[in-house]
Amino acid sequence: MKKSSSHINKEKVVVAVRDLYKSFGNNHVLRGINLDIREGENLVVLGRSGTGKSVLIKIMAGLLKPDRGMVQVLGQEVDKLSVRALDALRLKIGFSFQHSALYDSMTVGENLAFPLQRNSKNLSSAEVKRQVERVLDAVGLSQTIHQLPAELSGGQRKRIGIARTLIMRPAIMLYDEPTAGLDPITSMDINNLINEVQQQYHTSSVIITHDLTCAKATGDRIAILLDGQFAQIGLFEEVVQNSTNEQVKSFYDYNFIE
Ligand SMILES: Nc1ncnc2c1ncn2[C@@H]1O[C@H](COP(=O)(O)OP(=O)(O)OP(=O)(O)O)[C@@H](O)[C@H]1O
Repeated sequence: MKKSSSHINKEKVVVAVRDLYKSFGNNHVLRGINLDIREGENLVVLGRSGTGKSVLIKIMAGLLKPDRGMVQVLGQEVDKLSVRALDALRLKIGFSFQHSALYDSMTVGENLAFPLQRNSKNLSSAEVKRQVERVLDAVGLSQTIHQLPAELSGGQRKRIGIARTLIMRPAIMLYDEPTAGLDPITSMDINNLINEVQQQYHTSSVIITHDLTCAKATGDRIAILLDGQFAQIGLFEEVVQNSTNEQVKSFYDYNFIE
């Protein structure tokens, strides 16, 4: 089903990237990246392994420093922020990393309460409980509140990881390969969850994936990262199904499209 784009505010840019460069020694990973993420949109980044997709979102979150160029997140230039201002900005950015582990010895409820208690010290325990229940309901796993992570399936752990991020009510979500390692049905559940998060929490998101089904289901726009630059950015139909860009077309020769 085609996604509605009514939730996107095209006038407002929440992440602006300009002429961004990043190398590691002789490995010139990002070579002039330009990108705008609009308020409320899900932007999918596709590209082969090692092209710098994770590096790009780490720079957005201030976890890596760029060599050159500008990254502005929610109106602030990430690179120029003090440690304290960067910490404050990071609270508005939710990461769902591929291997973001839950604490094994804590129950699901305790795992979810943890970031809230650490970052919002004035909350009463009743309020923490209420927010934990709300976010668990949002990811459809209310029944797991007293379970340990080891008792959950891979897909459920992924959902709880997303819930733990959502509990801080981020404005921006960064998903690094959200469906990696999941079977097709569980992947579809995660794709639906990403779209529900967008609708219910009004987040703007960057979704890094190799999974074209995920890209099609979640992406309002798709950006193709090739040789350190975005070769094309547009609708799935424009950049995946009907691209006229030879570089982009050769990228899909290696992929299977549903
Ligand atoms: N901290 C680092 N130090 C040195 N090299 C790094 C560092 N982080 C990333 N790289 C290199 O940058 C390149 C891009 O890595 P990145 O993880 O962004 O790729 P990716 O596109 O996300 O790949 P994948 O799809 O496999 O996850 C790789 O060659 C990687 O080895």
